[in-house]
Amino acid sequence: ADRKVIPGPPGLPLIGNLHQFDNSAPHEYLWRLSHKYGPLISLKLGSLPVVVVSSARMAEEVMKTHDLEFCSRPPMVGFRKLSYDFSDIVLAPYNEEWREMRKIGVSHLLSIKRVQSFRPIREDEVARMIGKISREAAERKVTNLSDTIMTFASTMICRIAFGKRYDEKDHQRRRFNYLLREAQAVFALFYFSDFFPRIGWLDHYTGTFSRLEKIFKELDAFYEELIDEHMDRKTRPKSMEGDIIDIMLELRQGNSSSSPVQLTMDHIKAMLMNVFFAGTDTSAGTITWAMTMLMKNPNVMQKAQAEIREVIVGKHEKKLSIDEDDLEKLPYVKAIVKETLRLYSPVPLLLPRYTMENCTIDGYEIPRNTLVYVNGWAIARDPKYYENPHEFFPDRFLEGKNHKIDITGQEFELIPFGSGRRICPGSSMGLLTVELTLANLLHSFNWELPQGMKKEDIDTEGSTGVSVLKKNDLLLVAKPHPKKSSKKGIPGPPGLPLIGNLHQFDNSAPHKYLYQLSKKYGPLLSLQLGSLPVVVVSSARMAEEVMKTHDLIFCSRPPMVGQRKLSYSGKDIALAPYNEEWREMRKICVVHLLSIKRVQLFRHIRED
Ligand code: HEM
Repeated sequence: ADRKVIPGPPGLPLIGNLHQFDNSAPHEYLWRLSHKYGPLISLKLGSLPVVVVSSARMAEEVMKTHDLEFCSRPPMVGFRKLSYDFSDIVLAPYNEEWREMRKIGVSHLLSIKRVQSFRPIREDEVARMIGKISREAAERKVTNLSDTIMTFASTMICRIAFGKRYDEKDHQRRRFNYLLREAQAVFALFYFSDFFPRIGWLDHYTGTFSRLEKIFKELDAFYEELIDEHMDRKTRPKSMEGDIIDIMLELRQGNSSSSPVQLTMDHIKAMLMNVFFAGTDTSAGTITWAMTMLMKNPNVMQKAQAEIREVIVGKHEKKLSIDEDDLEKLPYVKAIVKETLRLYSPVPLLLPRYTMENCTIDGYEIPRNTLVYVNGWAIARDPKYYENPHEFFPDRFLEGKNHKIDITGQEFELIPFGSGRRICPGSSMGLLTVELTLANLLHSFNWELPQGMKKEDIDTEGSTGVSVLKKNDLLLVAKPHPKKSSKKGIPGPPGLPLIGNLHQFDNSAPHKYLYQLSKKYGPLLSLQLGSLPVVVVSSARMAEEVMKTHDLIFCSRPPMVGQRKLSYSGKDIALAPYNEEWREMRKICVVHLLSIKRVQLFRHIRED
């Protein structure tokens, strides 16, 4: 009888607080509300009751003490459609089917063993990304790091999920990107059915339902093609062995009639949807936020690079990249990732929970079928737990009062992966990806801002939607870091014994032939013409290296026999090697034969 009413802003009849709700950054809006109404707030969005949790203690009540009552998901129409009527893990309500799918996810798709089996894919994709940035750096191009990291993450997820590697220009890749973006937009649309079920029919007229239906059909066709290709075990490529579709198909075949849930194609498609949406933006977003904060905090960047370059590479002269075994030796890099997830979690409101029963926490009654947001973002900036909570200071996780805080969902002051029965099952895969990528970005390059930009100019505006990524692209200039063992073999086409590449050399238009080669091997490539080593330079930056920085080393001419003969044993300017005699001849030429005065003297000849 003494039940207290949960405080919250007063709303209007029928629409409740819907008109006040700030959708551009709801985590910040709800954080401000919590300053006024406390750590447990109630709202009404249309006819949907909503409770917002904004303190670690309340989060613990919801996700630990009363986890079972709070561990469902709200039955939103968009969720239902794209999850094949809740055949998935992320969006399905709490029931037996979900428990079965979650078990498959945890023990077959995201187990430690499975995550390890994808290690070569992660390391290969990181290496390719570093290679791509190196090429841009060689051409002194500005790197769009947001784009580069997103491409990396989605390429990796495609390989893990369905064993295909889409090139950047592949039309299937463009299709995949479009599907991902459009589905995300459709998830975030406003559906009357969710907030005003009685007038839900309006969704047929506003265009939202037809947009939902359209993307559903397109996604379905995409999944279907992929599954079909996997079904034909004779023709499918080897890269598909052990990917997510492969595992799911195997589990489906092994279904015994006694298992509580019979796996269908819908389950497989719903699982694919989860992996695409839960695995891409989260990891990519975290890496980009981390780089953003490091650019704004150069001292932190330097400290991290020192850790990587001295601790790891110092001991192994030959080490050109950081692999997953090295990560354990990089506590500062790990602290940076934690600090990034604290301030810029890619899912600041976690995923909505939904109550299955009436329940009471802290004397407040929360009715059945209430949507519950846990504002992880607000909790992680609570001055009660963190000194200078808005400051980016990774050291706080290495010493001082926060140093023991873990992100595995046990300590509620930092829950970027959630907690309880619904905790993120992909956290170890996500963390590995983020740490590996970040360590290699810091190891391989020194990072600078584009000309004219100061670190204060980098903004931290977030995108709108379920996942909050950096809205404006992060544009940086990469400077290759000279590695200790920098004597890399110069890339080039393989040749034959004795003749080398002589037989391949196209003498009719060598500049075009070498240009083609440079597209494959980069701006510095090596050839062997018989026993003569040849290096070809095809970028302005490399040209500057050769003709300016190292001009003195590179300024001789090759001693070819024909040239020697016709130049009277190198007594000329054009063909002579670099030596004192040549310098004298060159001086005569510059001062006496081709000086401005002399060129003027020949003017009447030219005009005549
Ligand atoms: C930095 C990377 C990631 C972050 C920050 C993150 C965060 C989260 C959060 C906050 C939740 C909701 C937890 C809750 O409701 O209590 C979640 C759920 C989930 N995540 Fe992640 N995640 C990440 C990466 C991944 C990856 C790589 C995968 C798999 C490919 C994944 C798969 C899932 C799934 C399947 C769920 C739904 C769990 C359920 O409802 O039972 N996540 N994630």
